[in-house]
Amino acid sequence: MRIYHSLLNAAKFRKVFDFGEREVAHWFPGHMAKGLKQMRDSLRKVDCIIEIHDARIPFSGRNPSFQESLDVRPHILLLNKLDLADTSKKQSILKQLDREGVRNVLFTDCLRQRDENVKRIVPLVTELIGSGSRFHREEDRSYCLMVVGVPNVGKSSLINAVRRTYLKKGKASKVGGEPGITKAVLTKIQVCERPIIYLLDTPGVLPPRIENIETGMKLALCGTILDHLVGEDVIADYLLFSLNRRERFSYIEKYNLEEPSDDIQHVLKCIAVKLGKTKRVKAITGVGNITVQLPDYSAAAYDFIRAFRKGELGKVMLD
Ligand SMILES: Nc1nc2c(ncn2[C@@H]2O[C@H](COP(=O)(O)OP(=O)(O)OP(=O)(O)O)[C@@H](O)[C@H]2O)c(=O)[nH]1
Repeated sequence: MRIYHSLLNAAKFRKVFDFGEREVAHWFPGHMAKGLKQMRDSLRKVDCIIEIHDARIPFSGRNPSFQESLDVRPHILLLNKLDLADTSKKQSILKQLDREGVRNVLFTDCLRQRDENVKRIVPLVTELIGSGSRFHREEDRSYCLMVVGVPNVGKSSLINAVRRTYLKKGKASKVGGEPGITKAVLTKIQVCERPIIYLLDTPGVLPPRIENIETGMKLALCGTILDHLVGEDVIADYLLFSLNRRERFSYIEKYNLEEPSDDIQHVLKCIAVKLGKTKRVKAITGVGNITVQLPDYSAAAYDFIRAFRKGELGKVMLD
């Protein structure tokens, strides 16, 4: 890996991101309020809540409603997509969460065939449920767990991973690359034989009030908000800002840049050239009409964001 001395000149990079006049209010689609209501209505049948969140943002963007209105049951927090997250400071993350009252935290990678932490879920759940009161469900030998989280964090993938681990069965829950795949009413899926455990898949629900624009942008970068609601151009710019701040410079070699840059237009141009993504545009000049090839900035922004989400730009911690 080349060392980029010039970039260590901190003055070269933005220290804060200019969000302009952006508003987060319209990023919360109406159907999410309905999803939350359905979850509250089903709580009677539930023994334990499994909340999944993105391991790249352990402290931001969790939906407070999950704690406020669903926290009458034992609660496990799974920080998923471990394969994409820089968790070198795992212990301090766990300590801070503990200070915030969040215990029972596991880091998972639901796409991995035999993820050790996915295996730990059932023993942990059994222990937590066994040590508390189950109220009117005391007679029922089977356990029902509700899987909650913001969109696209891997709720369906978790259900499939637990089924794979404990039942040796294939997919029961549809996985999608876009937020908002699970919109239907809560589906109950058996994931374990001994003890009999069912999981309730739920639609992803964003916080109704995203605390600030930066949190909104982190959620967008992790793919939990539909890209077009935020704008791919600004997501790409925030990505560049985040990579530079954390000195994650693999984009330089991947896209043949000379050196790091904080100028998104320049970076997108290099990406477009590298990927051969250009557009033919007619231009009217003094000597007549000509056709010129211009970089396709939208296609480049799309590729940049996808590369990040697939982990091709390295593991990061956005919080
Ligand atoms: N890299 C990585 N990707 C994952 C992991 N878990 C899930 N994904 C991917 O994340 C995307 C969303 O996964 P889903 O399981 O559909 O997420 P969801 O939370 O059910 O989504 P909604 O139904 O929109 O709320 C898919 O492209 C999955 O392949 C993981 O541990 N690591």
